[in-house]
This record gives sequence, C-alpha cells and structure tokens, in this order.
Amino acid sequence: MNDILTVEKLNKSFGSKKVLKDVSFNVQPGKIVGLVGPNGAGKTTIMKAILGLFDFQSGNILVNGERISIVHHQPLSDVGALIEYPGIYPFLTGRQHLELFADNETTRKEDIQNIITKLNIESYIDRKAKGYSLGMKQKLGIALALLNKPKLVILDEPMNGLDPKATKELRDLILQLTKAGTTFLISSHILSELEKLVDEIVVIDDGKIIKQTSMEALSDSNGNYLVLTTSDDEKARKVFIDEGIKLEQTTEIRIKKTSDDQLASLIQLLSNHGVNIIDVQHEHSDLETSLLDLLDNKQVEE
Ligand SMILES: Nc1ncnc2c1ncn2[C@@H]1O[C@H](COP(=O)(O)OP(=O)(O)OP(=O)(O)O)[C@@H](O)[C@H]1O
Repeated sequence: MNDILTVEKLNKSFGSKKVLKDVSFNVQPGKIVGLVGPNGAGKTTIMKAILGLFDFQSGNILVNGERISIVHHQPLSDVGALIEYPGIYPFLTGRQHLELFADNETTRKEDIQNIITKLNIESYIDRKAKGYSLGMKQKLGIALALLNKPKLVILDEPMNGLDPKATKELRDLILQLTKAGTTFLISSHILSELEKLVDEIVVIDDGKIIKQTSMEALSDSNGNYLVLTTSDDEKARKVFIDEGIKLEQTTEIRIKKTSDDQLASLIQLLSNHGVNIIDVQHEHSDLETSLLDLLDNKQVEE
C-alpha cells in the first residue's frame, strides 16, 4: 500500500545546532503511528516540517506522494493538525472558531455540530474562548484539527490538559475515525495512553530515528516474561543460575520469555532438583519499559 506520509533523510538545523539527522520513516493509510522520544528529541520539529512551517536543509517530505515544502502546501489540504498550543482568539466563541475554519460551505453547519457532539464540548462552545480552561482550549484545538475530515491528522501531545473522561472520549474518537480510514501521527509522553491507541511507533532520540516498529513486534521482541513462585525460591534461583539461565534483577523470579516450550523445560529442571512451581504469571512489558530499554540499548536503524 502506498504511504500517506513519507519522511526521507530529513536534516534540519537551527543555527549551528543540528536538530534532525537523516530522519526517515513512513506512515501507511489507516494506521495510528506514535512518535515518541525524550524531551528535545525533535518530535515537534518533525511535525512542523511536515506541515511546511519551515524550511529544512535536506531530505523529502511526501504527503500522498506529493512533496511538501515551505512554498508548496497544496497536499496539506488533506491534513489536520494540532501542534503545541492551539491558536485561539480570546474574544471569539468556540463555535465561531469552528465557523472560521470550516472549509466546506455546504456541509459547514452539519460538520461543526458533528464535531461538537463527538468531542462533547456542547456545554461551552458558545462561550468566549478567553474563559476556557486548558483542557477546554485543547479540545477546541482538537475539534479544529478534525473539523474538515482530514485524511491525515497530526497531533502533538493531544492529551495535554485533558481529564480521564475526556482522554477516553478522545481515544474512542481516534479509534472510530481510524476505522473509517483516517490516519494519525501522534506524539505523546503519556505512554500508557499511547499504547492503547497506536499500531506502530517511531522512536526518536537526539534527532535520530532509533526504531520504527509495530506494537506487536515491539512487545514480542522486548517484553514477555515468566514470573515464577516456587516451593523454594532461593534454591530455584541457584538452580537457574547454575544452568546459566539469566534472571532479571527483581525480587521475584523473573525470566525473559524466549520460546513457547521454555516453561516446560523450566518446570522439568526445577522438578529434577525437588523444587515445585506453585504459580506462573505471564507478564508483558509495557510501552514505557520497552521504550526505556530501546533508549538504553540504542542502535540507530539503517
Ligand atoms: N525555533 C527554534 N530555534 C532553535 N532551536 C529550536 C527551535 N525549535 C526547536 N529547537 C531545538 O530543537 C530540538 C528539538 O526540539 P523539539 O521541540 O522538536 O523537541 P520535542 O521532541 O518535541 O521535545 P518535547 O518532548 O520536549 O516537546 C531542541 O533541542 C530544541 O531546543
């Protein structure tokens, strides 16, 4: 399938500071891709470059196969975005903001009402934005990004300022729009939230892409553990260490899962030494653990 977004060998400097270094990744239609990495890694800079907000030194950005640049924005008509803080006019109401940005004359009223209902912002949409809380402004910013039914939506920290209910409503809406074919590129530091949403992640650190991977592959390669409770944990530990089986540095007996028949051989080994297994738990490492692991052992992908 053709990519809806392709970023190829993007380089960007601010003065003498190199901020993006040969950044390449791609996004396929209908996917939700998370852009993650430490503070200052370059996430917002990538998103701004995709939106044609500044020039870059070298590389290509293609939306639906068409090149974006500071002087060529046409392909961005299919893109909706919320980057950093929503630009809000204090003396306009939320609805007036939506009216200002709605680009379809004929369906304008209907589209506006739809997005108001979906984001549950009816109760304050006719009040002036100067009285909005951080979360209310954020929701209005998201409404503006989604209003014109873009094919690709770019959201920088969309959960900023949202309460748990609003976070869940936004998550449900993103999943619903994805089912209907919309594509999302989302950056967030709230990894527990992001992992409920994304199909793939792109990991960036210090301006370089460390990895692009599906969540499935990440969890398979990185994060399944067996946690054992035995009749004699001390003896069990010694048996495993003597056999060269690596134990994680935790209080429980935790072993990284490497194959489907591994548990049977562990049971056999302990039983040969008179130790019984009382309980086995299968644990998946979460996105945060996987990400920290990736950043600790980083090897830039070719
Ligand atoms: N306009 C600018 N002028 C100079 N340096 C900038 C500018 N914008 C960003 N930078 C620098 O570029 C680097 C990447 O910043 P960016 O905002 O893209 O990071 P980020 O990954 O979005 O970080 P965060 O998670 O903290 O939002 C940082 O070192 C930042 O200081």
